Amino acid sequence: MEKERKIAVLPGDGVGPEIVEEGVKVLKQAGEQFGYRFHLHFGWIGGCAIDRLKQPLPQETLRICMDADAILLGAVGGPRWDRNPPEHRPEKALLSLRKELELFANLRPAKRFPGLENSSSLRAEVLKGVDLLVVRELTGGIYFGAKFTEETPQGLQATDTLVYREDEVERILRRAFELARGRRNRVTSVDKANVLESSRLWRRVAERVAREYPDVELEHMLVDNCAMQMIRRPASFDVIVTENMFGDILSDEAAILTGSIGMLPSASLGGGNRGLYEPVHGSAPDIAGEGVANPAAVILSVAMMFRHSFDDEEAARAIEASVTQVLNSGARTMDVAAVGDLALSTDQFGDRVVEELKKHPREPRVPVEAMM
Ligand SMILES: NC(=O)c1ccc[n+]([C@@H]2O[C@H](COP(=O)([O-])OP(=O)(O)OC[C@H]3O[C@@H](n4cnc5c(N)ncnc54)[C@H](O)[C@@H]3O)[C@@H](O)[C@H]2O)c1
Ligand SMILES: CC(C)[C@H](C(=O)O)[C@@H](O)C(=O)O
Ligand SMILES: [Mg+2]
Repeated sequence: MEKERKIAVLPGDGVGPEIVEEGVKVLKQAGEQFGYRFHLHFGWIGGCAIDRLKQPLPQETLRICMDADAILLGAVGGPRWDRNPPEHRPEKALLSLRKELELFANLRPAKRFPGLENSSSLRAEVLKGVDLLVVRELTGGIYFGAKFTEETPQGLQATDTLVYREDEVERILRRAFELARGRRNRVTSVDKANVLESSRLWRRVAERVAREYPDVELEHMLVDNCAMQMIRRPASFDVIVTENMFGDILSDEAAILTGSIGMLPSASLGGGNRGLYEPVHGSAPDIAGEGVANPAAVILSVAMMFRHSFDDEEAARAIEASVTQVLNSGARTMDVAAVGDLALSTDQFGDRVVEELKKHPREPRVPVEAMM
């Protein structure tokens, strides 16, 4: 019997619509192969929603997201809206969506793909064996603390506050330890405990949670050192868990371990199965409309949707293997192509992934009667 799933699709701004189209192609193909009936509901978000409906996250968009089993998002933002007041910036939509749906755990895996050994600005030997997961706290910290600007006798003064409650730290740490159990049993908790009070709380909570996971090794690392070690010996990391802003910065850095930010997918999860799936990159205004953006990040985000929202590891792996095979064949977009290589366009890359995926038929299941 077909499994029915409602999916909110939010292409957004810049390269968002171009890459999401490829993600949807792959989603539909995987759905057909792995027995799903998808109901796709498209919505406006970000700058395009401001232009049409005067708000970055229209009520109708929030409604279809609340009603969905999973959300697929492209990207929001662009120079056109950069002078808007904070409540009317495209990015506000993303922050509100994460907060409204309580998607506190942001998973950002960075893995070395065979075939892309020479696409990074780092040496291939440094990148050998890289397979790490940044677990970023997504609904707290400096992003969501009180912020204001005020007049002082010396001029304007701006304030952002970084607040973490114990329970917020505990749930993200616990998620990181759980994820490490399915990987190489190592957690690096990244903070700035030599300076920040919130980081000292973070460290205490990490140590307490670690006692419940004696099979998982915990190390603490200061964020400045981590930024350096990540490019010095990236293969030594397994799970990196950290607060909201450190995670934002470290995950863009991790992108370079894969070769391009166009390779980095993400899943934002809360307590249940519903998740928001989006590339780590932004709207890439410098290449928007040219049909050259790498759609791999959004396609790999679709794989994460199967894994985390539909509990379907088989479909997730088939999509990931298809991306790997396309890259292995030498086909790639401009951002990871070697100088002189003929690069594929966004839609050509998506089509190649769909073709590969068709070669991964679902394993025939042994009927229950036949097993008895
Ligand atoms: N999740 C999101 O929606 C999200 C994430 C990050 C930034 N943003 C927004 O995007 C806008 C642009 O931000 P930025 O320029 O700092 O970051 P960006 O990630 O959009 O682009 C950084 C660089 O990476 C390249 N790049 C990004 N995605 C690519 C892809 N798929 N294929 C090939 N190259 C790719 C771009 O061309 C650019 O040179 C800003 O308004 C920012 O707020 C949105
Ligand atoms: C667009 C912006 C609000 C967002 C963030 O900082 O979380 C982006 O950089 C990301 O990494 O998803
Ligand atoms: Mg970011």
